Amino acid sequence: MDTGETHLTFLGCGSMNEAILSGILAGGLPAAQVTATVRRPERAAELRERHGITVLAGNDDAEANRTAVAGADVVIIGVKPVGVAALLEEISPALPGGAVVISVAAAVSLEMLEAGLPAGQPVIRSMPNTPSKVGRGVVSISAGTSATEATMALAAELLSATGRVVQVPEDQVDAVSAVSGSGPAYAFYLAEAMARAGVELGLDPELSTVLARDTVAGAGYMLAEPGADATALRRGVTSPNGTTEAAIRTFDEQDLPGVIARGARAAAERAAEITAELSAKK
Ligand SMILES: NC(=O)C1=CN([C@@H]2O[C@H](COP(=O)(O)OP(=O)(O)OC[C@H]3O[C@@H](n4cnc5c(N)ncnc54)[C@H](O)[C@@H]3O)[C@@H](O)[C@H]2O)C=CC1
Ligand SMILES: O=C(O)[C@@H]1CCC=N1
Repeated sequence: MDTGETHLTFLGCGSMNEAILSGILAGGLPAAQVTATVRRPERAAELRERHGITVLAGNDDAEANRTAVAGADVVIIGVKPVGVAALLEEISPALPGGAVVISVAAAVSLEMLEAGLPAGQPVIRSMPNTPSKVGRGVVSISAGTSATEATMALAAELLSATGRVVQVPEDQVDAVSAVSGSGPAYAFYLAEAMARAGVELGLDPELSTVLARDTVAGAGYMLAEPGADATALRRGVTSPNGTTEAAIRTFDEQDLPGVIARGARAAAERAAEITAELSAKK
């Protein structure tokens, strides 16, 4: 599948869609083939300046969104879950029949997406993460009823510029979201906590922040090497009866793995709750 001629439109371009956009442009898709819509003119100017793409903004979002989808082959929806239904209604009259609609919105089901679009529109539900910005994302894709193998191949090829692409059944998306969608925040949270721990141990706050940040980033680099295994890498740091062992023993005694599992469960449950809230609104 050749994505060379693909015209791509981002509807809503905040933190997640800009990360995807950055990855895809770095992967070589010409900026001239990319359009985005945003609400605020200042944000539009910032995106034009940073990426050289066409950005439509204005008080009348509906018009901007309809104009932006008119010539699109692929449309990536990146507004908050609560805004998706209204957006679908706005764009439906202007959407080319063959355009592939990819939604990255958490908790918005394929059923909801398909119900808001013309019958037969190829639709994909996706769960990306922000490391897409540097080509190190993980993104899941799940096929709607009219998404063919060719549709999925096109989406996979486009998104592969942002990192790893995995195809999952839709009933796993909330779990994917709890691990990799939200996961970068867990890693940043770890870096924040490590920095605070260093300060408690007497380090200068600036130094402690640098140590924590570079350590989490360095560990991430090691994990990104082919065949890397987190357990083996951890063991490589943990000398028998040494300092790391003392730390890990404390983490285990405090059931840190259980805390992380409960956090991930809360994320997945919140996704299901949002899905129910959105369905109740219809
Ligand atoms: N931030 C993340 O790490 C991830 C976010 N997501 C999903 O991505 C979506 C966006 O999240 P964020 O980027 O974090 O939010 P955000 O608030 O940074 O971005 C949303 C953008 O859409 C714009 N917008 C809203 N309604 C619009 C409309 N009708 N027309 C044009 N633009 C409109 C907003 O002005 C804003 O710039 C959400 O549905 C979220 O569930 C999914 C995976 C990870
Ligand atoms: O926090 C959220 O709802 C979104 C979905 C996954 C990451 N961010």
